[in-house]
Amino acid sequence: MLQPINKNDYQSLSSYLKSRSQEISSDILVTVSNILKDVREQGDVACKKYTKQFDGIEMDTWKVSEEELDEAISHCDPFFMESMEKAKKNIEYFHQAQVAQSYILQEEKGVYLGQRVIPLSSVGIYVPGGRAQYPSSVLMNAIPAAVAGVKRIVMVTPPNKEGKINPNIAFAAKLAGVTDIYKIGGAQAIAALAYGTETIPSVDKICGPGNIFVAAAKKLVYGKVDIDMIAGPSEILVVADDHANPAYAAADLLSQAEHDPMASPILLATSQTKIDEINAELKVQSAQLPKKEIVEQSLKNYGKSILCDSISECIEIANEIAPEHLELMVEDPMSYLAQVVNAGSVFMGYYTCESIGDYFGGTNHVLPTNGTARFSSALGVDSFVKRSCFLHYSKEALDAYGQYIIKMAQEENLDGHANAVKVRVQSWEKK
Ligand SMILES: NC(=O)c1ccc[n+]([C@@H]2O[C@H](COP(=O)([O-])OP(=O)(O)OC[C@H]3O[C@@H](n4cnc5c(N)ncnc54)[C@H](O)[C@@H]3O)[C@@H](O)[C@H]2O)c1
Ligand SMILES: N[C@H](CO)Cc1c[nH]c[nH+]1
Ligand SMILES: [Zn+2]
Repeated sequence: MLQPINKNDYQSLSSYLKSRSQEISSDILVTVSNILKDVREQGDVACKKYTKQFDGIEMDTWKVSEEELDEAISHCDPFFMESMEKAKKNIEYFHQAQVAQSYILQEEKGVYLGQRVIPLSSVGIYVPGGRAQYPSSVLMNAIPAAVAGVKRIVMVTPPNKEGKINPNIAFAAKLAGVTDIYKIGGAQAIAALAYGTETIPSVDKICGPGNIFVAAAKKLVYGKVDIDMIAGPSEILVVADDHANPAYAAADLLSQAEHDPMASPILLATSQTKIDEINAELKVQSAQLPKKEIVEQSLKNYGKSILCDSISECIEIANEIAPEHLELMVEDPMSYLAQVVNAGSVFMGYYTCESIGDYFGGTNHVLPTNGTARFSSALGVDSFVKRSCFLHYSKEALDAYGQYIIKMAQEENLDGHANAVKVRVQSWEKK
């Protein structure tokens, strides 16, 4: 059952949720710093040592060859492959609309200025190797990178016990346009991507979720390379009106609860009867799920319900919580969308379960968690480009505006700056 929270107490709820982010202990930071240092200094030798130590496997080479890739893919279920191909089309279609244009502004006196949008040269995608292996996440990371125009998309993933790659991950990588695959995991993989080794190339940005060692390594290499985010446990907030089907609402809350014992399923509704009906459904449906232990932990620790006076009030509270996923299970969801300002991704109406977005609809499932939707956005094409500005002044323009630049530089006591203008103007005046 979802623990009821008084609507006036939702602020304590939002700080409670924000505090779920993984605490990285100083012990882990020390362990990971040592791994990073070793890989930076010893390259492949250190990668080999740590793969033996943590994955229990002796690896001679990390790179997955074309033959190995095709062999792994030959084990995939054809209907899974067809589903992934259809999902790829939707994800590509959505992300193509995000492509930002370079621009140039042409002014008088030979002035022009503008901004170019340039893809990153190379990115690395970490794909976890434990029980939770998500080929859908390979699509969500690699497709926006490919749409942005990134030339080199490097994927790293831990080898399994036979030193092989998971077939579904292999297929997702090939489908999404990953250019290089290396079977290496943990902090050593992040170090290899950040610093490069004899066989693994360094990249400009590292994306993708992983365990606490991976998260700590990403934090520590940030600055040497860019990173996407440190993703927290999954969150879903369902706003249900009086017509919402309780079975649908419960199923959607459970769909995210099954990710993690720390996942947070939250329900906001305008009728106590609806909350009671959804709680009854949660009980029935959760008992039938294979991951019922995880689901029960998530419901017990983080499952909450709040009774509100109106849908607008539900949305006000949802904005305070800033959930990763927000479902508007209401009539005419479009009329409420503008009120939503803090949510990673919004799922509209009675039939749009969040799973559609996790796999197929086209929107990205790599989303801000722990309240960070207040200031950050889903992974997208923007995450894989940088912007570079340019400016041109003619002789005529410098003649006209140089005096202002000189004055501003002098007020900052930066005569060198002023001088760069003066030497030009004076040289013309002498002639
Ligand atoms: N947010 C998402 O979308 C999403 C998706 C999938 C997985 N996840 C998360 O990713 C994580 C996956 O974790 P995982 O462990 O299964 O796979 P992982 O690939 O993140 O980590 C496995 C690697 O950790 C290293 N390692 C293991 N024990 C170590 C130790 N004692 N010291 C140093 N390194 C060690 C090993 O080298 C191994 O290759 C989970 O926390 C899961 O919740 C999140
Ligand atoms: N809902 C997850 C992000 O919170 C992403 C995912 C992958 N597969 C299924 N779901
Ligand atoms: Zn999910």
